[in-house]
Amino acid sequence: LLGIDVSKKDNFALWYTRVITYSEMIDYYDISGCYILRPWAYSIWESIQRWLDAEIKELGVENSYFPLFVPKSVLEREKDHIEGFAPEVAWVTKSGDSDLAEPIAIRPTSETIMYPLFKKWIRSHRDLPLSLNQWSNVVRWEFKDPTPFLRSREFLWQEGHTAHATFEESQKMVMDVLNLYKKVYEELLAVPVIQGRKTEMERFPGGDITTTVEAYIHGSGRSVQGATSHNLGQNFGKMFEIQYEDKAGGHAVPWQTSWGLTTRSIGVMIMAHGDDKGLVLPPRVAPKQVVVIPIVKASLSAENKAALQSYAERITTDLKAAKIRVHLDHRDNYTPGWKYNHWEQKGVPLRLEVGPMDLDKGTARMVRRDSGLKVDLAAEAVVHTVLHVLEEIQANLFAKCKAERDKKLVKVWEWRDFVPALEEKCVILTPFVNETEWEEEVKRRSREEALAGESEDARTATSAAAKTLCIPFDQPDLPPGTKCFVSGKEATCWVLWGRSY
Ligand SMILES: O=C1CCCN[C@@H]1CCCn1cnc2cc(F)c(Cl)cc2c1=O
Ligand SMILES: [Mg+2]
Repeated sequence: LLGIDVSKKDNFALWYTRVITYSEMIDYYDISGCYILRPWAYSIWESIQRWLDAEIKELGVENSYFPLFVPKSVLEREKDHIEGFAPEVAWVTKSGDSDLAEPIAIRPTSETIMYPLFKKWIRSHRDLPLSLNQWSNVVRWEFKDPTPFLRSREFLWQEGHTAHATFEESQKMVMDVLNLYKKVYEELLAVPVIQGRKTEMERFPGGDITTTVEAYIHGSGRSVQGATSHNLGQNFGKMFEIQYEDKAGGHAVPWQTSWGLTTRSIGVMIMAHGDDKGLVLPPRVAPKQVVVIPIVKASLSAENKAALQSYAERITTDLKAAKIRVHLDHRDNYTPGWKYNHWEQKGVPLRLEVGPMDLDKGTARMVRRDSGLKVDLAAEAVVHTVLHVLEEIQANLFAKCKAERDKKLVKVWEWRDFVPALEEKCVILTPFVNETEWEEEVKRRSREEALAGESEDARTATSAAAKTLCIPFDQPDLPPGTKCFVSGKEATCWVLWGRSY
C-alpha cells in the first residue's frame, strides 16, 4: 500500500508533498512554481467560488473579465506603485521570432488594467458605486521557495475592485468583504482566522488601509495571510485621474477598494486538517462526502454478489437523493483494504462499508475520517445519520483547529520571552509602540537570535524572522502606561506577530 509514511510532526514539508500528491490534488510541472490542479483540488476551488461568488453578488458586485496583458508603459505609470514588485513581473517580449515594439506584462494584479477604464466609465455620481469582480489567474515570478497552493508563480483568485462616492461607503465594502473572507475560512474550510489591519510596513503601498484575515498553521507553526481587503482611498483615483461630477455639480474623486482571495486558501485547509493518513476534508467543500465500499468476498455466490451490489447501489441512490456527494467504489480490481486507504488519503469524511452480514441484517458500517469512529447503522437510518454526522465533522474540525491555534496564541510583554515563544511555534500578541523602525528592529533581531550565526538566503528562504501579521480588530485591554515589549516606549496597541509564509 502506498502510505503517506511520514508523520506531519516529523517532517512537515515532506508530509505536505505526500498528502497533496497521494490525494491526487496536485501534480508537478516542468516549470518551477507551476502546478497542475487535478479534479480533486479543482472541485474544492469550485466550492469556494460558488459560495463566495453568490455572496459578493449580494453586495452588488458584478463579474467581468479584463485582459491578461498590460503594456509596460501602463504598468509602470506610477513608479512607486510597482516599486518592490518589479522583479516578479513576467514579460512577453516577442511574438514568434519578432520582437514586440513594447514589452507586455502578464497581469500580477489588475489595478493598472482596470482603472484606465474606470476613468472612462465614471463621469457622474450616477455611475457610482462601480463594483466589479474578476475570477482569473495571475502570474508573479516569486523567488521564495515555491509551495503548491501557498506560493506558486501562477495562481487562481478573485479580485474585486469598487469605486464609491464616499469614504464611509468604501470602508463598509472593505469590511463586508473581509467578513465574507472570514466566513470562507471558518464556515467552509473550518479554519479559524484573526481579522485585523496591517501595519504601515506591511500594508499595500497603493492603498490607505489594508485589512487581512490571518490563519495559523499548527504543523509548521507559521502564520499565513488568508485574504486581503484594501481601502485604496483616492490614491488610484488621483493616479489615474478618475473624476466625476458630484451632486453639487463639482468635480470629485471616487473612494476605491480592492480585495482578493486565492487558491492559497486550499493549501491552508490541507495543512490545518491533514493527518498522518493524508487529507482530511471539511464536508462542506469535500468533492465526495461519502464513499460506499461493498465488501465482496470471493466465496460469495453469484446471486449474493449481485444482491450485495444492488444493496450498495440502493444506499448510494438514497444518499444522492438527499443531495449528498457520494461515490460507490465497486471496482473489482482493488481489495476493500486498499480502497479504505485510498479514500482516507483523499480525505473523504465518511466511509460506508457494506458486507454480506450487512445485507442479511439490513445494516451498514459508517466510519468517520476525522475521528476513526465506527458505527453500525440500520439502512433506513443512513441518510439522516450521515447528514447529521457530516455537520458534526465540520464543527469538530473547526473546534480542533481553533483549540490548537489558541494553545499557541500567547501574550508576551518582554523581549526576552519573544524569540523563545517563536521557537515554540507560537503566534504572539504583544503591546507595541507601532512605529516602523521598531518593527524593522524586531524583524532583524528575531532573525538574528533565531539563526544565531547560521546563514539564510533572505531572497529564497522562508524566513526565521518574525513579522507583524496584523493589528487585531479585537484588541485585548491595554492599561495606560503599558510598555512596548521591545522599545520600552508607551505601547499604543496590541500587535500579532509570527513567522509566516
Ligand atoms: O491585494 C490585492 C487584492 C486584489 C487586487 N490587488 C490588491 C493589491 C495587490 C498588491 N500587489 C501585489 N503584488 C504585485 C506584484 C506585482 F508584480 C505588481 Cl506590478 C503589483 C503588485 C501589487 O500591487
Ligand atoms: Mg507578493
